[in-house]
Parts: sequence; structure tokens; C-alpha cells
Amino acid sequence: MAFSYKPGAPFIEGLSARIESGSVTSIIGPNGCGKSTLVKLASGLLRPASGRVEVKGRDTGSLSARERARELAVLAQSSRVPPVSVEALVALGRHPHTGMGGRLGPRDRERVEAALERAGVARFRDHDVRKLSGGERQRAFVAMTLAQDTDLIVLDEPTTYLDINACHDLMALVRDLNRRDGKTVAMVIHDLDLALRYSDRLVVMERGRVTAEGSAEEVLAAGAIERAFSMDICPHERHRSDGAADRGYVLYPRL
Ligand SMILES: Nc1ncnc2c1ncn2[C@@H]1O[C@H](COP(=O)(O)OP(=O)(O)OP(=O)(O)O)[C@@H](O)[C@H]1O
Repeated sequence: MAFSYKPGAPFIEGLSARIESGSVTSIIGPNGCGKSTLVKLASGLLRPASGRVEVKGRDTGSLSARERARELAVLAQSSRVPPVSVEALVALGRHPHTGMGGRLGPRDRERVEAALERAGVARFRDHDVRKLSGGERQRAFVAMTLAQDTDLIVLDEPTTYLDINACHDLMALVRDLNRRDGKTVAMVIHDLDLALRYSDRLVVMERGRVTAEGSAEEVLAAGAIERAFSMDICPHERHRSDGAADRGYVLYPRL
């Protein structure tokens, strides 16, 4: 795939990336490497100069916005916070499915209810989204994407502004949506520790290119993360009382 913001100055050239069905995939890379551009190309907000984005083998460029929104739900980086209740926000996720006038039918209401419950925000249904904490608000937005009822969910920097507990909470929800509900999740994420811990696959980007793809072990073995960020990464394990091991990663700036 190729894409330029300015004519004659291709920013993305020869890019190819794959989000495996049934996986949680993190897209990582330094600021400005093109992660959000890739999300916008996937969501149809931008059009590639050449190449295509396929979802389940269908070229999304040939789909209408409504058809595309039934295939993939995208939570953009700076989602505006509308002055509505949590329930009304989640109902917006049904937009690609509702008929003329956008009125919700029984099935839509069922889906909204399920999404509120699934994301753990049903108790906030009547709250103004603007008055929620960062973590609660992000869950409300995830509920909105769930209401869209797609197999593929794309999250652009979902943990921005969240404290460490809210980050792990949200990642646990993402993993649960993947494991229990069979959602395929692709997310752009800056926190490498979260990316390495919670993803099945990683896509590493640098300067508009994908430099590595694969499991955490594979991209670490290839040295792709160290190269992209000029950091040294030291894995470490903590053995829990139940015998299981938690694996974490410590990153050191290269001297
Ligand atoms: N609308 C635009 N017009 C021109 N250039 C743009 C536009 N949007 C992004 N760019 C440029 O494209 C490059 C990639 O931006 P992008 O937002 O995709 O990076 P990113 O990897 O998501 O960065 P970050 O981690 O900082 O969010 C940057 O150099 C950016 O300045």
C-alpha cells in the first residue's frame, strides 16, 4: 500500500500488514511513524494511493461507509466527548444498523444493553459522559464500538490519560472481549509493557513502514522494538504463589 499527505512525497510506500482473525494485535512505533495514518486508511477516512485494505477478503474501498462500519468499529484517538448520557453514546454505535431516522428497534436496544453490560458501564447509563473519570469514559467508548457489533475492533491509543490501574483494567477487558466474545482487536498503543503483555501479535512501524510483525517473542528476538525506540528491553518474570509466572518488561534508554 502507498499513501501521501503531500503530492510527490510518499509517506507510506510498500506497506503491508496483517491483523490475524481472532487475535489481539498491537501496532507500535515512535511518534509520527504512521500508526494513526494506518488506522485512518483502515477506517476509510483516508484512501490509499495504491493498494487496498481488506476485511475478511473484501476490499473496504468498494464498500459504502455504512457497509464498512458493519465490518470494523474504530475508536479514534481523540474521540470528541459529546454532551450525552452513556446510554445515548453507546446507542450511537448502532448507527450503521438502524433504518431511516436512526430509530432503535428491539434488536438495537438489546445490543446496546449487552454492550453496556459487557463493558461494565451499565450502572453509569444515565450519567453524562463528560462527567465520567477517564477510565469509565474509555469503557463507555469501548461499549459504543461493541454496540456496532463487528468482529473487528480497532482502538487508537485507548489508554491515553488513564492511570496504571485503569490501563490494566482496560487491557483485561480487551483480552476478555477477544477470548470470550471472539473479537479481533487491533490497537495502537504507546505503552510497550502493555503491548507486550496483552497482545498475541505486534506490528512494529518506523517512518511509514512495517519493520516487524509477529508474537512478542518474535519481534523481540528480531530486535525490532529496540531499533525502533533505541531502548534496551529486559524481560523479567515474577513467580506467583499459584505457580504461574507473570512476565513483564523493563526498558532502558540506550547509553
Ligand atoms: N493531515 C495531515 N496532513 C499532513 N501530514 C500529516 C497529517 N496527519 C499526519 N501527518 C503526518 O504524518 C506523519 C504520521 O502521522 P501519524 O499521526 O500517522 O503518526 P503516529 O505514529 O500515529 O504518531 P503519534 O504516535 O504521535 O500519534 C507525521 O509526520 C504527521 O505529521
